[in-house]
Amino acid sequence: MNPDILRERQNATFDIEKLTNILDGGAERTNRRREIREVLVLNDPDFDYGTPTSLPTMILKLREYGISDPVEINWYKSMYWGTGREALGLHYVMFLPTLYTQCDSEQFNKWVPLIIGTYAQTEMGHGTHLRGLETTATFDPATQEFVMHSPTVTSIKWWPGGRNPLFLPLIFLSIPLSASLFDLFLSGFALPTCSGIVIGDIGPKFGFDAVDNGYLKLEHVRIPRENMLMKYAQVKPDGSYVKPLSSKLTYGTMVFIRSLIVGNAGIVLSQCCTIAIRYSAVRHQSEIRAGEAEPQILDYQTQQHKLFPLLATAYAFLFAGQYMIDTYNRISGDINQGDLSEMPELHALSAGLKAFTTWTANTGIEVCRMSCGGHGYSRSSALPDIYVEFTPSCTYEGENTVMMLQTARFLMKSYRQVQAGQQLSGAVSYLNKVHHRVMAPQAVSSQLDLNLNTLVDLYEIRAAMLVELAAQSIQQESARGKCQEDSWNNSTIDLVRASDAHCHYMVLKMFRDKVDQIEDPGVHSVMSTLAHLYAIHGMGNFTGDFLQAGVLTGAQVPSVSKCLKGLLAEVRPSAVLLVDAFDHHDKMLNSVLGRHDGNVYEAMFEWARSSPLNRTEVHESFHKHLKPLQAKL
Ligand SMILES: CCCCCCCC/C=C\CCCCCCCCCCC/C=C/C(=O)SCCNC(=O)CCNC(=O)[C@H](O)C(C)(C)COP(=O)(O)OP(=O)(O)OC[C@H]1O[C@@H](n2cnc3c(N)ncnc32)[C@H](O)[C@@H]1OP(=O)(O)O
Ligand SMILES: Cc1cc2nc3c(=O)[nH]c(=O)nc-3n(C[C@H](O)[C@H](O)[C@H](O)COP(=O)(O)OP(=O)(O)OC[C@H]3O[C@@H](n4cnc5c(N)ncnc54)[C@H](O)[C@@H]3O)c2cc1C
Repeated sequence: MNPDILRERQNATFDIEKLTNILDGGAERTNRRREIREVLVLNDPDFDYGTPTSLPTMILKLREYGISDPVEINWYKSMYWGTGREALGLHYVMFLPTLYTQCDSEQFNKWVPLIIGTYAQTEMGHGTHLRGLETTATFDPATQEFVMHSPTVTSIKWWPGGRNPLFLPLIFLSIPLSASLFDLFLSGFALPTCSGIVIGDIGPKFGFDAVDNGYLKLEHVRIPRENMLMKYAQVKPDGSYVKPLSSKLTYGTMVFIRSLIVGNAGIVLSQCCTIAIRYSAVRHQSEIRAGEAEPQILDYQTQQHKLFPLLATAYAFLFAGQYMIDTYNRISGDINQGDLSEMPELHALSAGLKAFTTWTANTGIEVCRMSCGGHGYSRSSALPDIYVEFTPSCTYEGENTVMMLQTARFLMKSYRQVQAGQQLSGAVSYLNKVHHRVMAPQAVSSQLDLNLNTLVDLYEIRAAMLVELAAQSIQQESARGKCQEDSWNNSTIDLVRASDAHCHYMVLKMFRDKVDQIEDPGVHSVMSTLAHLYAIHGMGNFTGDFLQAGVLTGAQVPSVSKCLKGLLAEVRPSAVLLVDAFDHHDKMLNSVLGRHDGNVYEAMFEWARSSPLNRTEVHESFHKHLKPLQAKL
């Protein structure tokens, strides 16, 4: 083991295993995750790590081991495929969940055990604006069939992932059967028997290469009436239409995935922090004091400023992910019982946190990569591949700006309810105080009150202020004679800023609540330090907001930076131990820089030597192209 890494792991001030248990949701979950990883994957003789041929093996293994819990499916898949996506990802996270949530019982029993499929909603002309989808579904009572058709080039289904060219069970959305309603259809197209179907691949992408994203053009293709997923809405044999309780129930799978993406952003950021911080502990470069040995780059304050706030953010997002999926499970359970009362709040929370966490993690991955210098640009680090695989999460499952505006819609509605004298509950209850809060500057003292509860309050006031400013912008636009839609559009910068601040407050609040639950003194102490770092770092980034909200004075601004520097120094001794607690296996990280043993240089040389370009002393291209050319010169 590298001596630097060894030294970093001495004198731990907290129990790493206990922190790993907290991240997993308990010791039992840690044990089960490791059992799946060590026994069911790594020690399985059939396991040929991540090669394409192993996809069928993975499916059969999941069935053989009886792994059906969504999170356990993800544990198994993550170990099997490492940090990359794989061809069946969409089947597990979109196709199956849609069948689980949108099929009636007869359809569920008929289809769920049997098929692998994709989710074809987006069209070439519309991904965001679902009410603009053009694919038609026309019911023919004479044959009890729907006629599916792509009337325009822009209606061609575009992007469905995992578009298996041989057999194409897919779920797709078509234009409304009645006022703004969408319906899901499951259509098992076996190509040789179905004319009128044109499918293909949409071509090379920025990444996401393990997933074959395709296109689908339908020319008056007929499918049985029974293929419409009928849990919430039905078309009867006589063609009559039974409306769902809410037209938004059809959007349920997207809400599910957005809820998963929040925790996934934390996982991906934790992977990158593991790589960058372990590497920074073994990389020596330049000098701090002339004549002395080159220091670990982790001892440079700028390196700590790059990485430690991201480390705190990774923990924050992992805890936010736990809260999000718990909230999703609770509210979706109520929805299943017919209680839709919290569906708007679930939508607003999942949409906003999905955008907030993916935007932040996306930037953070690049910071981690660049903090590793040239070796961060090498594929051996895994960081370029992680970035390329993660960055579309800012676009898919709801483009982030649009998602933030959906949250803003909920915030504006809530603000208006407060103005009308209503008492709010839930995540927006802080708006009840928006008119009564004394926004006067805090105590004149130039010292910041570092109590975590106080910091949460400051973020709450900042969010409330920005919600009010956005609402006032809309009111001012209306007062200038703009229609409601133009008043909204002319305020969307403020609206996104308000949603971002709302999500930032929510994430810090979740972090604080999680820290409050931690009983072990050592773990509580180090997590409290990270939560403070997360809050203070945000105050440094958005100082203007806190000044404008009157919760920070000009005299206190220098202490924000001073406090930040102190917290960076406080985290330094525990940095490697804090990434060890994420418990990412070397095989899954697949990173020379992030190895648990820190033996980076030896592994990097071996990695380079294994390149196909190094199979021969002289590359065949010399003999094939250069040597003949030299002979002519
Ligand atoms: C069960 C077994 C399964 C195993 C599962 C394994 C799980 C493994 C665990 C972890 C894995 C983690 C992996 C995570 C990463 C996954 C990556 C997967 C790859 C994904 C590949 C990409 C796929 C896609 O992109 S699919 C297509 C996605 N497309 C979209 O998201 C479209 C975005 N657009 C929209 O959603 C809508 O158009 C809209 C919301 C923007 C606007 O809708 P619209 O009808 O126009 O509504 P609007 O007029 O704006 O508002 C009217 C009112 O409706 C309310 N509302 C809107 N949406 C919702 C909703 N969803 N719910 C509730 N209410 C909603 C809105 O607020 C308005 O209300 P108001 O009161 O009038 O204000
Ligand atoms: C890797 C990847 C995999 C995908 N897999 C699938 C899949 O399996 N199945 C599937 O159905 N789809 C899939 N998609 C498609 C994805 O869901 C859409 O790309 C996404 O919903 C965004 O829609 P769009 O592409 O139409 O972008 P647009 O909505 O056209 O966005 C373009 C710009 O317009 C802006 N904009 C749009 N509307 C508004 C508004 N109301 N207010 C302000 N700004 C706005 C956006 O902010 C953005 O800046 C995938 C996409 C990617 C990248």
